[in-house]
Amino acid sequence: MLRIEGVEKSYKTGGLFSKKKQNVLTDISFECGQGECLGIIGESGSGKSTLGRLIIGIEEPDQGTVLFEGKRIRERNARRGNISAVFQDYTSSINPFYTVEQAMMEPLKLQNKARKEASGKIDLLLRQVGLDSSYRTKYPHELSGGEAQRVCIARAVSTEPKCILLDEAISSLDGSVQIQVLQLLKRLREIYNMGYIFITHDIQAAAYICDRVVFMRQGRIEETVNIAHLKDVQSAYAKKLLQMIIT
Ligand SMILES: Nc1ncnc2c1ncn2[C@@H]1O[C@H](COP(=O)(O)OP(=O)(O)OP(=O)(O)O)[C@@H](O)[C@H]1O
Repeated sequence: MLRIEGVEKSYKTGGLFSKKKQNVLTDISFECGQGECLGIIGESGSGKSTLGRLIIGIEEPDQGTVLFEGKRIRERNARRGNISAVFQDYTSSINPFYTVEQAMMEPLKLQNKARKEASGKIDLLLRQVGLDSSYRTKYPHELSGGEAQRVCIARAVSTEPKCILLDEAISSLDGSVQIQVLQLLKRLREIYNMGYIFITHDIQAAAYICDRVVFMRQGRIEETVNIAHLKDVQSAYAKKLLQMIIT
């Protein structure tokens, strides 16, 4: 479904006229199959979010390609309706002047759904994320963090994409709410048969939801492992991250 080939990315550092560059991603290649949940794990600054932005096509790699079902993800028709995203900061993900209904209507309108059909779908999606239809008229500031993130997830699912990028999507939530949202994501994946790219620094959350994980360190892939073999990781870096949860 998703193929990343030889991706490199650097950013300018040191001001407008500086020629200095910082390499953020180096020689990144991997695939994510249809319906697979692939975790991307690494310490802060290892390039996870940069890779996420390249995967959803909002930034372009300096070198290499990001292909979604064989098409370059930067082409609008490759990504429209096929890939959506949920970010850590749910407070700024929803327009503060929009009700939940208006926020959820946006992607459905882009798919040219008739109003009545879209309205029925919003009720169904809210139910599927554990919220009732009374939430339709609420504004973001009237929602708890967990509720707001559920709305963001419902909106991401609404176009029935083949893949959702979740970038630290549970990191800002309280422990017990994190577990509820992880359970919700698992359930939705079964209903809609979607793939997830699950970016996190939380190896426990990744172990709960992912089929495979990619360990990233300083912009490079250190190791990729099936979740069933997580305890058999080879690299010192992956062992160190695992050790942190064991202790
Ligand atoms: N738009 C940008 N311009 C310049 N430098 C950037 C930009 N985006 C990211 N970087 C740099 O790239 C490096 C990787 O950042 P990135 O946010 O991808 O890491 P991360 O693994 O997601 O970190 P965290 O877990 O803290 O979010 C950092 O050193 C960051 O300062």
